Amino acid sequence: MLESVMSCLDVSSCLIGLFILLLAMFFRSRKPKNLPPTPGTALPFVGHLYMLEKNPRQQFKQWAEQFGSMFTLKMGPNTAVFINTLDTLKEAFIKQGDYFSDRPNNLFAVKFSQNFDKGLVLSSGSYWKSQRTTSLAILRNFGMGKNILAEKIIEEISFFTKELARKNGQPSDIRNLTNMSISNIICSIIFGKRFEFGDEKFTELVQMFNEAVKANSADLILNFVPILYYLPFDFFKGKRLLEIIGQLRQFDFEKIREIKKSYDPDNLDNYIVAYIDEMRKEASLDQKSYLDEICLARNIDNLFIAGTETTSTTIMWCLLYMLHYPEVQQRIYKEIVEQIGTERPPNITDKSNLKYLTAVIMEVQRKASIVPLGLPHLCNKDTTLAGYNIPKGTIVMPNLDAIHASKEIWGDPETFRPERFLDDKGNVMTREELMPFSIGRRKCLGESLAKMELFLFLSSLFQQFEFLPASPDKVPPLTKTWGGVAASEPFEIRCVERNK
Ligand code: HEM
Repeated sequence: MLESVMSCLDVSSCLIGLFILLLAMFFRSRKPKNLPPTPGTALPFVGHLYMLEKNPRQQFKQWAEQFGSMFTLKMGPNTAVFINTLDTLKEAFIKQGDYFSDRPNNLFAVKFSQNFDKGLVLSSGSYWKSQRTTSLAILRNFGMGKNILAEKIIEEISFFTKELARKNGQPSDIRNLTNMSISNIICSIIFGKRFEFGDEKFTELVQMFNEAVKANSADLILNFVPILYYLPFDFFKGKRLLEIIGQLRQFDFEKIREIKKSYDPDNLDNYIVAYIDEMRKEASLDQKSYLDEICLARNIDNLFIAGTETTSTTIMWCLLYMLHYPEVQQRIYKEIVEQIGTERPPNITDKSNLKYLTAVIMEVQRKASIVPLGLPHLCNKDTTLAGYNIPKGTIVMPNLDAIHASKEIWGDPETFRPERFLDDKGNVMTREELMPFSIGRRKCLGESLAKMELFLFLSSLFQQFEFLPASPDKVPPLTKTWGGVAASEPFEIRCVERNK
């Protein structure tokens, strides 16, 4: 009996195997010619997804070394090309910017949630251009990259450092607090006010954004195999993601309604009223406008999501690196004492004098490479890149991580060495190969805000505190988690006030 079952199983396994092989051959024969190389055979339905490790970061770097400028992966039904070198990335995102500046429109959340592709981050074409130009103009008016905003950031830092001081040097995980403080900067811009750290509504909002970032990360399997959404329960977290999107949308519309009531064209002191003002101006021009309240709501989410987790994760990485390199932390403090002293908080004009700190931040951004694959772009026209064909509809991933870890570029990429960003006179050297904000038309909209936040937060933190591991003989590891934004593992830290 057992034998006959076994032989039946053998026959059926052979048939299934044969079927998969035939399908694989069929799909192979349909593969467009002269695509960048692939690391193995793509199976029907899943493509190369079966090859990916749970945290594929190392794999992506290894394939970059193996294949050079580009490699291709079939992600479910989508063809994705990964760009691994600076030259090819410049050719795509800058020289051929017309063809490589759209976003894919078949991501899970875009397909399953109405208007999800209307905001800054996921829109394409005229919609996107309009959101980007308007938002940049508003943020610049509020002083992005200028002193007015720096004052707001410095004020926020004073609340943040007071909270840190209250921990009395005891071990604590300060990730959430850091996240809330950075969120508060975005709150000041979008709503024109900050929230108290204990505010219930604010805590809930920040948690929702964090959850949305995690749930919608780059490796969300539903992006590639959306049919899995229909399985019972919520194994792939798609239902929860749509629920959060709904809650955020409700929150955004409530805020828009509330702020609209106090609209005063002579006092445009937050992003929402400034956008509404722009919307009204465009409406009066009798021409097609891409500004509307749906886009505004999406932009609010986008600015929160893109602008909070990224900056606070970078700050956390910097603190973690300092636990590993106390001599670097000491040198930063010495520079601060020499250039600013300890009596006044650092301001943005101090940046040109805190050269070593600036180099440390750059080295942390290179090593941590917190957005390892940037955001996905879409190729909107058949074209060629570095000698390969790139068909219209291909997803294009900038493998920023591979560039940041390239031996050819950095010589000793594994070593944490801030000096690589200083010349022999100690001046900061910007290097185009460092691109945590990506490049081209879709490069990070908040780059100058983020740089300002990183400098002001970190210089103030190192001026006021010494950061020590929770236990001297156990420094938390530099392990990188996988996701759209790659954080460290959670860790505790002691923030010891220097001049108590
Ligand atoms: C250290 C902090 C940050 C890092 C490392 C970072 C990195 C990035 C990267 C890699 C992209 C994708 C670019 C591309 O598609 O090629 C991006 C896009 C974006 N970032 Fe940032 N970002 C940071 C902070 C911020 C802040 C503070 C804001 C808020 C103002 C922001 C807003 C955006 C927006 C709106 C986009 C989408 C731009 C578009 O699609 O046109 N980011 N960011």
